[in-house]
Amino acid sequence: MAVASVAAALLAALGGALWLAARRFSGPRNQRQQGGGDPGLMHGKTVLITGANSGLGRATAAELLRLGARVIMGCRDRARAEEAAGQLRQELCQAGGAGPDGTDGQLVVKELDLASLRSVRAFCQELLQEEPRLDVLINNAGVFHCPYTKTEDGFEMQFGVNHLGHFLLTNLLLGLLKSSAPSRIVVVSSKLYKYGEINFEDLNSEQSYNKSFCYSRSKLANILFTRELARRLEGTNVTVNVLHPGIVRTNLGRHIHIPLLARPLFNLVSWAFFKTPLEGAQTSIYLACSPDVEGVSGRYFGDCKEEELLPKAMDESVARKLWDISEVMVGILK
Ligand SMILES: NC(=O)c1ccc[n+]([C@@H]2O[C@H](COP(=O)([O-])OP(=O)(O)OC[C@H]3O[C@@H](n4cnc5c(N)ncnc54)[C@H](OP(=O)(O)O)[C@@H]3O)[C@@H](O)[C@H]2O)c1
Repeated sequence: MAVASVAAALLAALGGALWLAARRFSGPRNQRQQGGGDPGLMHGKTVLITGANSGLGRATAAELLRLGARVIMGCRDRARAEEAAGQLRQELCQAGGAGPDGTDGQLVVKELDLASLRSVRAFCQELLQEEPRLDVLINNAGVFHCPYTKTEDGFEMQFGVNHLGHFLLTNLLLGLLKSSAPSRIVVVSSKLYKYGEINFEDLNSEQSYNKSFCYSRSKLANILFTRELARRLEGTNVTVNVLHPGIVRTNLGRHIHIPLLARPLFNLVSWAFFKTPLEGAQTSIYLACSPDVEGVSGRYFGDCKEEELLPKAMDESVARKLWDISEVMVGILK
């Protein structure tokens, strides 16, 4: 009896997933939504994307290249990044966006490990020497649900990469962004920020570590950082906005253990319900290049629309305190 009920429940779940999948894929799939635009829209603009070799970052890079931007991929693993860059160049050529050598210089790979402040500093030093302008910075890279590990500088990994690495990167590139203004900063957060709290007594999670909580906290930090930065950038013509991409089929869940037997069902559900990377990247692309958001700053977006934040993500005193503490943690001298 129990076996029959479980089998019936599984069949119902399977049927539901298939029905939804059929509905989902009967519509236009992977289509470019509001974030899309005419090839040439980003011509002459330089965009830096962190974590551009995979998932949302890769899809964002592909679309911005198609729109004519010069894209700098900031990636921690050169081999993985070069492989992705090779595919992106090929896709662009096949799409007619460039001749066989037309992507030379339009797509640049640079090593950037956000888990190492030394790497962030070296990356910025090189970029500032080589690049005369930076029109868009997309803080996209992220880690999720990893076991307790520390960055090279001794910070809890999720907070260290998702927040502190990008905090230092952005601060070191602000001068270039200001001199290239109007320019934009786009921060990729997550709806899971709702479950995070900023506990200033234990930012490094030495006392207790919970993978989900620490991810959520790092994503709440992304939002508080965005809002405080927007306040500091008033009048500079550099804007900064933050987004959640929805649930997207990427490599982000690599640390989550799914039992072997449950994998087919998980794959089916993710295929049916999760966004594709291109769909998930739409809001990043929109915030990077749409004229609709010219001059808009300090806002939170999902599906290319502004969304409301919980009060904890709008607390100015917490945002200022987090900024001050982050400056000390990454060693920025005032
Ligand atoms: N997928 C979702 O459902 C979802 C939902 C909400 C928010 N997000 C956010 O979306 C962003 C992109 O994630 P994704 O879903 O596209 O996942 P992904 O496919 O795993 O991409 C993450 C990227 O970040 C890079 N990265 C990780 N650690 C790094 C480090 N120390 N230094 C430099 N780069 C590093 C990864 O490089 P390697 O390839 O070398 O590991 C990869 O390129 C993340 O900020 C994530 O929190 C995703």
